[in-house]
Amino acid sequence: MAAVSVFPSSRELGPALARIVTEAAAEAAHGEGGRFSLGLSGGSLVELLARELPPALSAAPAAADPARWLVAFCDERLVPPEHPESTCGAYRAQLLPRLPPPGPRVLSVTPGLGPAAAARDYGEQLRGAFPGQEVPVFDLLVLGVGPDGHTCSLFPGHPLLQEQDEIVAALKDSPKPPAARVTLTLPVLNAARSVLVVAAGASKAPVLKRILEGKEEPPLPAALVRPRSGRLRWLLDEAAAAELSIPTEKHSGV
Ligand SMILES: O=C1O[C@H](COP(=O)(O)O)[C@@H](O)[C@H](O)[C@H]1O
Repeated sequence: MAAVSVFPSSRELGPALARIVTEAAAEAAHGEGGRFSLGLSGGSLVELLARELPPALSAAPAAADPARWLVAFCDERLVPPEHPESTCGAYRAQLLPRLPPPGPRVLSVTPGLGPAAAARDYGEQLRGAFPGQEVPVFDLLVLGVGPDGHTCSLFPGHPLLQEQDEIVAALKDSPKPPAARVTLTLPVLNAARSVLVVAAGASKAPVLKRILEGKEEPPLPAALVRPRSGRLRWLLDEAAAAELSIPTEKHSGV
């Protein structure tokens, strides 16, 4: 069963998330190659990470230096980078300038391509960044979850949930706008060394009960995230966790 940590609000959840990221970065720095590969989702996570990661880094050991990081995005909406819905654009505006220079190496979806070409190109970038790995093994993926149970751009009932061959897939029919997107596939999510799923707010409470306690068939997309490493942790605020009856780890603060 996944570990579920519950914080009073995102004021306490945010620093805990940032601390987990910096600790994972420092740990990876001692591993082979010294690189920390981090996959980031978009949506509400951008603001949370932009607020919490820079101060956490200033208190972190030198080994957590973002210059050692490879950052990629777990999904992307196919809009121009300056569009408010662009995940990469949001991170470039809100988080990346606040990291100590020179900052991480960032892989992003090439703007201006159609969905299939964008997915192919992004898949090639990832393969180049993870040489010798059939499926890229990220040190850490930070995922969000929507009120419908989607994670990345993997939506309930969508055929992409069956994708086993591609590491990045395209969709033109996302039920949540914008419709055209690319997303990491489940084989990549489940190959990661460690996965965090972050959810805050009362709008997520009903779906979290379904994901974490329901035995739904077919499972919702976020319930299909089961990394083979076994290192899966959910970080929730109390509002999001309000309907859960499984045991959770309660945190009062940082
Ligand atoms: O559309 C998306 O939604 C999910 C969840 O977003 P949130 O704002 O409810 O946290 C996000 O993780 C994903 O990256 C994004 O493209």
